[in-house]
Amino acid sequence: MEEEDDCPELVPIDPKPPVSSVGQIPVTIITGYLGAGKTTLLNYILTEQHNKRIAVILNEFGEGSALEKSLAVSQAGELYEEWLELRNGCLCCSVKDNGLKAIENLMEKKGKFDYILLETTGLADPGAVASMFWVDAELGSDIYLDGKTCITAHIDIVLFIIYNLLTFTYLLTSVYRQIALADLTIINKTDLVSGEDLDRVKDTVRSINGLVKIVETQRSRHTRFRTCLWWSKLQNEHVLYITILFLSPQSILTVTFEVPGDLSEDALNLFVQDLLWEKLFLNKGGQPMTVIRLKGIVALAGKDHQVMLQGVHELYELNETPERWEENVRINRLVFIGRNLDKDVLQEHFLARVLHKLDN
Ligand SMILES: Nc1nc2c(ncn2[C@@H]2O[C@H](COP(=O)(O)OP(=O)(O)OP(=O)(O)O)[C@@H](O)[C@H]2O)c(=O)[nH]1
Ligand SMILES: [Zn+2]
Repeated sequence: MEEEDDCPELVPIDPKPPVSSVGQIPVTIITGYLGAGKTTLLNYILTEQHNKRIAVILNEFGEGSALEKSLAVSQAGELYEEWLELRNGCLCCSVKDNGLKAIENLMEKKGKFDYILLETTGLADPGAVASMFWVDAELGSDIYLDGKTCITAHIDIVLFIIYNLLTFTYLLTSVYRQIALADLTIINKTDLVSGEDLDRVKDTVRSINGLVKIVETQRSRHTRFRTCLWWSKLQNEHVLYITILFLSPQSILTVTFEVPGDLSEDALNLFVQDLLWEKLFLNKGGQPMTVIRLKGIVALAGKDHQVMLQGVHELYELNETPERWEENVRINRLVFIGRNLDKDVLQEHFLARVLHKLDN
């Protein structure tokens, strides 16, 4: 006998497919601050064996979205069926129409899906995104998604602790809102903190949302995520909150650029450390640039494979991906999200320091 909370392996509990008719597609909205581990979760779910057709929707933020999307794609290879982009600054207005149109189009082309996973930008208000699926049900569209929406809030435990020590910034406000609206809170990156800190974070989460389920994860992995049945269980219990407030990510900017050529690994490390740790780079107004999220695909000298660069606040990592570079097409692509960013200055430093070294 299976325990109530344990997801059975890949055998359906019910002889009927869990989702059959149009208008019954469960949606899981994945929220969480920049870099909390949302994409890691998507990749985990999509690479695990399951018999479900899953549509993945990214709701990206800022001008970097096309590039960010391609970074995520190259991470997961051909696993994703198709990409939809709900690109706009203000989620509260147009996302509703665009988003549903996009899903309708996708279903016309590809047939039905069993599940929809929607990764929101780390700065989104989940309520606004959820209302996109909710309001349409009332309007009776062809493919209304019937409000079985599950919201997860991902917590980057390290940032959570840091922000809790600081005064109540709007960043923390948006994290609190995500928790308040969530059905499930995933406390991720537990490898980076002590058990005491973890307990404190759990207490805080419970004080914000007494009903929320909490799981602790490393690399967003949990046996319960192995099959999508987990999600359908949650969806039945879900109470949907609607809000049309969008917390503006005021001064946060996205800067992206592409540079062909090979990089020296040492020089790249120094560049990233000066940027993230030392905050040595100033914008034209003399203010230090603060990067809160860094993503990139880079070509390191001597390596055939693409290397992924990922940074969240002061932590960063370089990981070789399974993807090989095509011959003569080694192009470094970088995305910086943060405050006081200046593209020209960043690119100049990058070109001068990281590429230059190889010419010696
Ligand atoms: N140490 C540690 N690092 C993790 C863990 N989970 C994810 N990361 C790292 O955190 C970084 C961000 O992970 P992503 O999954 O891209 O985060 P995200 O929430 O999708 O980020 P955005 O889409 O930019 O908001 C990557 O470098 C991951 O490898 C974890 O449990 N422990
Ligand atoms: Zn992501």
